Amino acid sequence: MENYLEQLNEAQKEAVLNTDGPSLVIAGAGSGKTRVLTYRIAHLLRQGVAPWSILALTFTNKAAREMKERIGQIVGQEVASKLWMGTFHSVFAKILRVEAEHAGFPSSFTIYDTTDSKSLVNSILKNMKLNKEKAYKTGTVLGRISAAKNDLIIPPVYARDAQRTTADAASRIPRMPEIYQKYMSECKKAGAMDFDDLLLNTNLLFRDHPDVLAKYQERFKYILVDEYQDTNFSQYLITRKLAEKYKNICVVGDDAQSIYSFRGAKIENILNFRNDYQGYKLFKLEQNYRSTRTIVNAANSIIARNDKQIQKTVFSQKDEGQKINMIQAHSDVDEGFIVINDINETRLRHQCQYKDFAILYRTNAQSRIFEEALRKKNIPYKIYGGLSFYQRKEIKDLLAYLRVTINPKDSEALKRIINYPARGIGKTTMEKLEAIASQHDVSLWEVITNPGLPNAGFNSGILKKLSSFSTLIGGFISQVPNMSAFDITNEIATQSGILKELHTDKSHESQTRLENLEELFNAIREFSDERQEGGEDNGLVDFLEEVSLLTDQDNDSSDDINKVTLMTIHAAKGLEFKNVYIVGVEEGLFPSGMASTTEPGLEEERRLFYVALTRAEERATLTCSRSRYKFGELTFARPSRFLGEIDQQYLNIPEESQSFAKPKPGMPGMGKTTRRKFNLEDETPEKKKVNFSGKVLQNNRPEPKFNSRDLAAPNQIQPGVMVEHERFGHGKVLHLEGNAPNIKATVFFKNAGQKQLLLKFAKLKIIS
Ligand SMILES: Nc1ncnc2c1ncn2[C@@H]1O[C@H](COP(=O)(O)OP(=O)(O)OP(=O)(O)O)[C@@H](O)[C@H]1O
Ligand SMILES: [Mg+2]
Repeated sequence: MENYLEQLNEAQKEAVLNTDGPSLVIAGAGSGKTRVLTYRIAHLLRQGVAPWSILALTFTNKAAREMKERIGQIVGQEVASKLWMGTFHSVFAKILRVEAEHAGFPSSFTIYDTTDSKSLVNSILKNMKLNKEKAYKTGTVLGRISAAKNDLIIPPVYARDAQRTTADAASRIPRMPEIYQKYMSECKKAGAMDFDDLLLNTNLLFRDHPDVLAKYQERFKYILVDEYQDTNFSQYLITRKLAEKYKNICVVGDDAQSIYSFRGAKIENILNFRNDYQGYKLFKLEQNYRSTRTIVNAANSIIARNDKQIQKTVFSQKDEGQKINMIQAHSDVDEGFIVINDINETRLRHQCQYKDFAILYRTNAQSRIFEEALRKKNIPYKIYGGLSFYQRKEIKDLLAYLRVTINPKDSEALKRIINYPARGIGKTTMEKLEAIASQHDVSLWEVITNPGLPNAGFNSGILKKLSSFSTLIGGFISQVPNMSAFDITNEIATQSGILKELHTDKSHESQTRLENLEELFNAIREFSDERQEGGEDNGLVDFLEEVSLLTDQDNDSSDDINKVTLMTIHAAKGLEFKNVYIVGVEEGLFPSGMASTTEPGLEEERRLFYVALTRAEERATLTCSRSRYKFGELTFARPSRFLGEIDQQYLNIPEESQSFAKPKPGMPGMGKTTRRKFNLEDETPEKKKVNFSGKVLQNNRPEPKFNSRDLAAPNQIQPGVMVEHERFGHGKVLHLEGNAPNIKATVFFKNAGQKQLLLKFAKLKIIS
């Protein structure tokens, strides 16, 4: 039996063993917070606690999966699979389905994603004739609604909340209370909840139904929360209510990594915890097991500049490691190629795999240039966030059919498909239908299926089209109970005409769309087979729920694939990679232009930088460019102030770009008194002209230390020769490619398998 306690240091062990009562673990990046949470759950299970009485809340679905997997290795997968574990949204969506009748929603309620929410706001604005008013922007309106929900302010309260109405008046959007009210009632009519509603309605459910709350308080004897610093008020309150009875709540977090305040996250929740649970135990973890000393110290030096923080120590006992490389490219396209070349070189030099690399950026828009460079070099990569698989048009279309079949009142889904494939139900008809729906306060589906529809002024042609649409959907609805999720999807794709439409169009694009649909079929088949083996229903509702709640970190393809990772820094939270490239480290981009105008904004950007840097285990590289295209225009960029804020002793600044952050000789390290603001005027015009190529950089790197006499001359290495490698041991050279000095050898090692090595770095000795 695995002795998991041996895999913890003393401080971690203490946090794992003290299972009862409230616990707060506040510790820096990479210190094993997630590990403590994982092992604590395993320990509880080993002590005989029932898995269904443990509730564990993670930041992403992927984190939950990985945690479950690891716990399963310790206590068995069967037991681990019964844990209540997932993101706040996914766990409470499940509870809301069970308690739907109390919450006033159908148990098959739809979850509106951001696109649905935006589209709903747009139609409300249009209806209120506010869509032409500049101040009423969809994003702003949605942001206010979301903020209100996360603070548990419902529409009638919103209208009375002086602070909010004053703020709305100042932004020239005084009709917000009305919009919010309409948004809520439209969602209710459609039997739909948006992401924030899942939390809000859980809170309302617990507030209004003490018996329901008592049931879950009794069920969840142990509650654990990862990434606690990024919970919002609504989430905080849910955990507080649930933990009220047993008070076995353990939260882990790092205030220095709080990066979601724009979504309502509140660092104050950590402080609240101290007040809410008198006699709570505080555990501090100080040793970082993830990164080299250089990376940990550099990260500490930058976060020390934030005024608002809980003091803590983070140290690493790993190797010092190499300095953090800084690269300044001439243009954004250049930056792409420099990074990709560096990845290739590092991969060969340090025997890494593609999956050991991550490119992290501040904004999704930056990914394109790196994607192009990776494609040109034939390097496999996976990209998270942005337009994911489930956001593609053809996928959303078919999913919308499924949504309408499960919940025909889902008006956003219905609008999407009522005229796709085209069936002659045009814009004017839709506007009329929406007006009727709004007048009678019902959903679109209820209008279409209402026997009184013929009196609504539509001509007979339109009436026929609407009736055949409702018959089509009605047919699907009646088939759901008797069919597997896969069969019903297949039926829909065929009967609706989607497949025919794509088959008829012979374009390459249609071909790709068909392939994507095939992929969706596979995903549904896998999901429903698993469910039906367990004797459950066809799982369509759960499948749709899972898809709606995917986070930016939940990639569609499986994880073990050997690919370079591209993601935003926000999505990289909690993850780790051997090699990390933080790109676009420029003023106006990182820190972002908006954020850097206020102190709290700037502090959040700095925390974001801390998160980015602490993802790296062995090597971190920071890049920026002298110019960049923004909205189609060439703009000049200056290196970020963050480059100047890092303690310079941890940086490797190539001579040509000393202008970034000229450290003065003999300058002491970090500390507030020695804090040196990066001087943006340092750059001279001559230096601006220097074009940086990967080659120059390579010259600036310290050469690997070895004694040349130990090595075989590359020209003695031939196919068939037996060689010895420092780490891989004995192997046989299979073949060589490329020209000196970049000859690559493919070697088969007895113990390590086949490897490709660049001879100039591989330090091979000939042994026969
Ligand atoms: N006692 C230990 N011995 C060996 N490795 C450890 C130990 N504790 C943690 N680690 C390893 O260190 C790395 C960081 O741990 P973990 O991800 O749990 O840290 P964290 O505090 O959750 O980090 P973050 O703040 O980034 O979320 C992981 O690879 C983990 O397996
Ligand atoms: Mg973690």
